Amino acid sequence: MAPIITIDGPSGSGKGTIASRLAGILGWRCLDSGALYRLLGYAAGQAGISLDNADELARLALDMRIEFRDGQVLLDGEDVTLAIRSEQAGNAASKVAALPEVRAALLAWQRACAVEPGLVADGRDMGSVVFPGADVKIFLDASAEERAQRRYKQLIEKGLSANLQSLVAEIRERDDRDRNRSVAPLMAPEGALIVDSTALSIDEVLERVLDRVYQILPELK
Ligand SMILES: Nc1ncnc2c1ncn2[C@@H]1O[C@H](COP(=O)(O)OP(=O)(O)OP(=O)(O)O)[C@@H](O)[C@H]1O
Ligand SMILES: Nc1ccn([C@H]2C[C@H](O)[C@@H](COP(=O)(O)O)O2)c(=O)n1
Repeated sequence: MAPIITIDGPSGSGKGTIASRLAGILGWRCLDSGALYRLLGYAAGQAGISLDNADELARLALDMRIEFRDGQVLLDGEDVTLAIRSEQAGNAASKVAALPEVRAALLAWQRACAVEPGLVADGRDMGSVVFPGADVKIFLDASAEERAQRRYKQLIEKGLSANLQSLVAEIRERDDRDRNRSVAPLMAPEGALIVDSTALSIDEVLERVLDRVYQILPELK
């Protein structure tokens, strides 16, 4: 079995940033599991499927042809990298992700990503459900205000419009749905190192995560 590092946490806590930096350092594969739920929300919109139609969504999840290639995300050959990054796509993702049928349909695809020399997987249930036997588990957190501020900066830098107050409200709403759903809720998995990044730079977070990784897997140094 390939070694696995999981990074879970709420939206905007920095999971994706840390996961891809870490995967780059280790030369491992990186799984952005949130992108799968975003792709499904997007595909459902295109196909006119309601975001609470569990059976149709699960079927769609199994039919989607997904490719992650050089920083691009392709859905059935279409480049949807930007389209799936909007707050609207994030909210749609959070809704379809609350359906057990959808989560079950996406499980095998995620587990198949665990290949040599190793996998860094980020999401909400990586360490609790998808890879409960992971070698290293990290839970990243930050205040809702700080995460909204980061998201605001990210959107403005992309030339998109954004409202900070609405972002705080949307982040709180999404946290609430992700933490309180009945299946695979967002939580710190047992044994995870919890890092609150509210007042830490990306490099400081990475340093803490790397310390933990090298402590558990010294052969990677
Ligand atoms: N410690 C940090 N300090 C400042 N900015 C950060 C920090 N960590 C991440 N960021 C910035 O915050 C934004 C969101 O980070 P990122 O996309 O990695 O979060 P995420 O947890 O993967 O979010 P999502 O779950 O919504 O995909 C990015 O612009 C990133 O550069
Ligand atoms: N393992 C995962 C990953 C993501 N989700 C859901 C919950 C999020 O609100 C949404 C979008 O994720 P993001 O791209 O913001 O990380 O997808 C989940 O339930 N489980």
